[in-house]
Amino acid sequence: MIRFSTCDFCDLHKSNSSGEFLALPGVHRSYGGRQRFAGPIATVRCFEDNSRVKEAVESAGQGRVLVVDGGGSLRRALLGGNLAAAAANNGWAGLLIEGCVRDLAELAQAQTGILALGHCPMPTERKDQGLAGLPVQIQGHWLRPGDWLYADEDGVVVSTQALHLG
Ligand SMILES: O=C([O-])CC(=O)C(=O)O
Repeated sequence: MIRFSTCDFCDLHKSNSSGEFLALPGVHRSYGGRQRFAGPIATVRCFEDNSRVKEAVESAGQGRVLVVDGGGSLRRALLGGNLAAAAANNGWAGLLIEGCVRDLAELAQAQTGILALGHCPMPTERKDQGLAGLPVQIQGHWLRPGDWLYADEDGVVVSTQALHLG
């Protein structure tokens, strides 16, 4: 169990306008078996094609959080039950998807964090499109590979440095 509070982090950093600490607006819904997760960020940029997401979750997560800039599309699900199970099995702490997901009952069983804008039963058609490892823009904020993301019931904060837990 990871013990931290995004609200406590924000209390500590509320005067920090350096751009090194930010809170995302709470527009993402939690679909995964874990509401609370944290780790260094890995990134994917794609649009209605989850080829790069599949590659990522089928590789070793090493406690990282996969942030997927799906362009906000709610027409095609970038993650479903199989990919969520792969993410959990491969050691991904969680995913934050600027896009949508499907197989909600299976996602709720997956022992990983899953935040997404919404859900839709329609899968993507994989055409090997999308990019990994680049900065991504989520809700108007740039998130970069190696930044740290912390998610709990109150929301999501991102910091260029690891934050102290407790
Ligand atoms: O494979 C996909 O595109 C998404 C999905 O349904 C799964 O992960 O089970």
